[in-house]
Amino acid sequence: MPLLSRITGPADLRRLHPEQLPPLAAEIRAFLIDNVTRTGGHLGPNLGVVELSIALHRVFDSPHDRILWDTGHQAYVHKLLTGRQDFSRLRAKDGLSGYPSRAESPHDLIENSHASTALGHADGIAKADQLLGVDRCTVAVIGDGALTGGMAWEALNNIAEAEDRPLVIVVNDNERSYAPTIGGLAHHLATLRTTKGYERFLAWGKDALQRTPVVGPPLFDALHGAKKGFKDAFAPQGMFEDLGLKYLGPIDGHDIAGVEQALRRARNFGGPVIVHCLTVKGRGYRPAEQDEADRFHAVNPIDPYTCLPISPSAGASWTSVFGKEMLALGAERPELVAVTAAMLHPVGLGPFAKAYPGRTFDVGIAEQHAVASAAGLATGGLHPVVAVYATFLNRAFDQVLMDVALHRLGVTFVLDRAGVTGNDGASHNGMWDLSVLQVVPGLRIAAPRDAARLREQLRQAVAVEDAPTVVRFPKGELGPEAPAIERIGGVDVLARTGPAPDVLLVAVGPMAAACLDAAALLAADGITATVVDPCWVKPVDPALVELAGAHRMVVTVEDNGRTGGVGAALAQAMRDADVDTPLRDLGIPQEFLAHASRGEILEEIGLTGTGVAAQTAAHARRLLPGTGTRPGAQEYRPRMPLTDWSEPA
Ligand SMILES: Cc1ncc(C[n+]2csc(CCOP(=O)(O)OP(=O)(O)O)c2C)c(N)n1
Ligand SMILES: CC(=O)[C@@H](O)[C@H](O)COP(=O)(O)O
Ligand SMILES: [Mg+2]
Repeated sequence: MPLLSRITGPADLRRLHPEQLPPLAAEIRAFLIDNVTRTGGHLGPNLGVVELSIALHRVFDSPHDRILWDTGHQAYVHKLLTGRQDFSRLRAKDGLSGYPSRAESPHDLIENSHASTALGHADGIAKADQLLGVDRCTVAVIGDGALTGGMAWEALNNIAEAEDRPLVIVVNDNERSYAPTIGGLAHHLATLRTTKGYERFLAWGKDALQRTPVVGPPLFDALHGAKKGFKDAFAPQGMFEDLGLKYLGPIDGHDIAGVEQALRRARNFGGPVIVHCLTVKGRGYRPAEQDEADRFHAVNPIDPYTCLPISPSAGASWTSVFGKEMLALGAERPELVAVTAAMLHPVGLGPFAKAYPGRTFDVGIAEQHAVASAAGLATGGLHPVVAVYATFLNRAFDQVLMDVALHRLGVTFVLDRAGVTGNDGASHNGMWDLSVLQVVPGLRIAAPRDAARLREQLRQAVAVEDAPTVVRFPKGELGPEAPAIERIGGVDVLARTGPAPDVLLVAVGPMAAACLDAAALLAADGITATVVDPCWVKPVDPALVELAGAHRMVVTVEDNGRTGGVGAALAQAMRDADVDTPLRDLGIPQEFLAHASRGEILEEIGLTGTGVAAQTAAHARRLLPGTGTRPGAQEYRPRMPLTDWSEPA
């Protein structure tokens, strides 16, 4: 009788006998490999926390005790043990989220996938429980990678303050973020790891002494009391214990009994305790264990035996085009350097790093430091390119504003995963940057529509030495090239569907494809349009304002939240120039979007050809009487060939 299917919650798990736990762990591993290779997801991280998750839910009484997962990508086992075993639609529309989700379960508390925040939450929850007199334990599980984030240390500084406030911090140390974790902390954890022999020696000593009649036990107690000094002789515990945190470990994170024993000691300690668990990312699945790049950190659907992709990607990705152009620029511009926040390969800097290792800086999961350090690199005469996922730049906004822009420093930010990302849920959509960065004086933003423009705009960006520049593009594969038929100022005209078009369709970045499709649909509906790509969306190009004044209606379309985005910026520029053409802005609704594929979400929010056409036609019928009257003309037709429609038929 399989054990996993009998687990409907932690109580069932606690009823199992210890000897049933290894077979349960084996079942869970098989489940993860079978399901996550089919759906895609964070296979490596979750294979590494099977035993740890079992021990956590046997020692602590979730959801009364709170178990928090930092970043949350490693919470699949936690979900399996808390009543959620249908992984058939993991990270897919209407399926299980790939992260903890309050809507799914009372066992889940932190939904955001942004690293290094769990200790902060834990500090607050523990304070609340103490103030409200609630007797329970707060446990935060944080990876060695997430521990390189500054917020984790801000929290530790506060947690260490209250020696009487129970809080258990489990460090899940698998020596990896994606790549091996960097920095002094990683070295310190490595030092602690090498004291494994110390723990074994201690265990042997305890056993031997307690079997020694009369003198044994008191001698052990004396030694144990002196353990701090004794242990320090073997391995510097300094950092954690000097902070005032009790340190337990290092513990073999795959030894359920050992982890349970350490967690029980930590739970009964009554103050802040760190339990340092050593785990292996990808444990139990050889292809993951042997994956040098990132231990199968996040996999697309693959064959579990061959590890080949189930549906190989057809075309080049935005990321790969950036990576190649960055490599070429590295040869041309010796002062160009690259900065990553623990995501060297995911952001495409692998080729540059291979060619120029001395000019590539991985700062750990530390985006604020990445930007402040980039400011220093620029001050020192270099031109840094900081490559991060768009959503993760949010936490470094003040550094962009005050450390870079205020000093008029030439730093280029390359924001990958800009716009709707989809399957990673609300906290991963890069829907903020075109709004948040609008307020930064002097900062310039480019949104390329295809590979050619990405190369061109990246080159333009790194040529700017007196202001921050941003190049932002979405996740996944590139669409077809969309050449301009004309350039007015810095604005590319992509198509005109009539001699005196009614509508100016302003396409931001990859929305060009949807706008070209929409223009064709609108033309069939009797609404003519000029489709333009501003290329650089901040500052607003005066030519765009002029073009707006030459049309009867303006519609902007952006893969960003509508609030404070490009549409809002153009409307303000038009007001400032007394251009009163009515403007309507299409974009991502200012909401946290549930996980689904990028395509499904863009369809839902109307950022497709048919969606843009329907919304534009509806606005035109209200604002431009007598247009768009033919019913049924909205049905979708394939993208029209790019021809200059302004030529007389
Ligand atoms: C602020 C932020 N930056 C980057 C990421 C991308 N990211 C997701 S998981 C991960 C590595 C996490 O390493 P670790 O905490 O050690 O967990 P592990 O995967 O090893 O279990 C990174 C960099 C993120 N989620 N949040
Ligand atoms: C948890 C996390 O933040 C990353 O692992 C992220 O899920 C990766 O996203 P991509 O798959 O888009 O690289
Ligand atoms: Mg790790």
